[in-house]
Amino acid sequence: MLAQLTASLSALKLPLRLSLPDGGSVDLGPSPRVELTIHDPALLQELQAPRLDRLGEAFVQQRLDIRGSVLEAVAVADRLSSLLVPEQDNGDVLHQPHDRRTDADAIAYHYDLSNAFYALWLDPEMVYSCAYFRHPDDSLAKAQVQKLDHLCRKLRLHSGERLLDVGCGWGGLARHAAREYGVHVHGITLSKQQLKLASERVAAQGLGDRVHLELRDYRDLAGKENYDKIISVGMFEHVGHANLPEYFRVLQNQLKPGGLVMNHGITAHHVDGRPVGHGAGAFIGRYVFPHGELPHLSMAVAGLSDQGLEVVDVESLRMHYARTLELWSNNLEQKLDQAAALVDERALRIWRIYLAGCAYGFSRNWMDIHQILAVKPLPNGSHSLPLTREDIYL
Ligand SMILES: C[S@@+](CC[C@H](N)C(=O)[O-])C[C@H]1O[C@@H](n2cnc3c(N)ncnc32)[C@H](O)[C@@H]1O
Repeated sequence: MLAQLTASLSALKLPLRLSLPDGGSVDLGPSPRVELTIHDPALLQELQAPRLDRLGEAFVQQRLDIRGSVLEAVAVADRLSSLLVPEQDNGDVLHQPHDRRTDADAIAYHYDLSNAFYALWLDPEMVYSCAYFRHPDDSLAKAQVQKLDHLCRKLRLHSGERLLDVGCGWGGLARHAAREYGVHVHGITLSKQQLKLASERVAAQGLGDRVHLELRDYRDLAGKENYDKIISVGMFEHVGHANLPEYFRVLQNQLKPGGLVMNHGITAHHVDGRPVGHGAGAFIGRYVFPHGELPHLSMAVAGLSDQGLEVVDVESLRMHYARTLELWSNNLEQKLDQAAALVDERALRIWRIYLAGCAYGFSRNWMDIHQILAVKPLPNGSHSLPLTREDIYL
């Protein structure tokens, strides 16, 4: 079987060396840049029809090791998979129920991993969402500040306004908006670890009178029309298809008439959400973001519109997210020893594959990311947005 397998794989001419359990190795192309060391002989069988989730899982389970760039390893694995496994139409996509308990557990699994670990590879403000590169060689830190400004400017924040930040993470946007735009921010997260560090940073920067962060589910926001502006960044991927109407209802209910809401989030490639990427999404669902679900852009636009919110601007930042993830992945790869002291081997392997895999996935258009700006028109149908977008770029 081995001879047959290596013969068929060699025909693919990939820059890949396979190191085999018997100590031998086989190059699948003239100058291999990536080496996969197979520890488990059973994996050889799977290599005949390699799916990315199975290969990723083998790496997590230490049945496989990677030498060389993880990003390049993902790219080579995808080439292998594309050549050997036809993309499957998995029929109906199953959507999971989302209740408060399930969501809180899913958020704790991902975000409570270790603040110090996230701080290793995120920017200094610990913004955990797509950055905005005005120039291709902008640093991550610069691009994240540019993203925060891009969002604040789209929201036309004015001093004294009340801003709700749904899914505030480590509070980067809340602090920036309060400091630079003079707004009062109410930020909510489900992650205890995020809240702890975010609150410490708010206090350290003397912003306690303008930034209030708390552990709260978006479904438990009380009252109505409390905010002039609402922002949700990288959060609606956790809501689940079944709860999207409720999520958009909460946003519209909390927004004052004439107010603006910005939804910045990852969106699915296909309208019907069927998988792309040879199992990559299954890996993310199993190991990285349990209960995460990507809606298509059209669902987000429909959900906002159904609530009477008028969509006024949509921008794709797909290539920005490919770059952001590449920089996150590079940062982590350069600090593996420090990371290993902060999280266990399994988590480190998961996060390595996830960051590199998502960088690759965005570059390949497996998913997109959209900033959607909507207004809640006044009762007479008007609003006070400028006629053009020029003010955003002044
Ligand atoms: C990818 S992080 C983005 C954090 C932040 N907006 C940023 O850009 O850095 C997603 C955030 O959504 C929050 N979140 C997810 N589900 C939530 C829910 N049901 N209610 C409130 N926050 C939630 C998480 O706790 C986390 O803070």
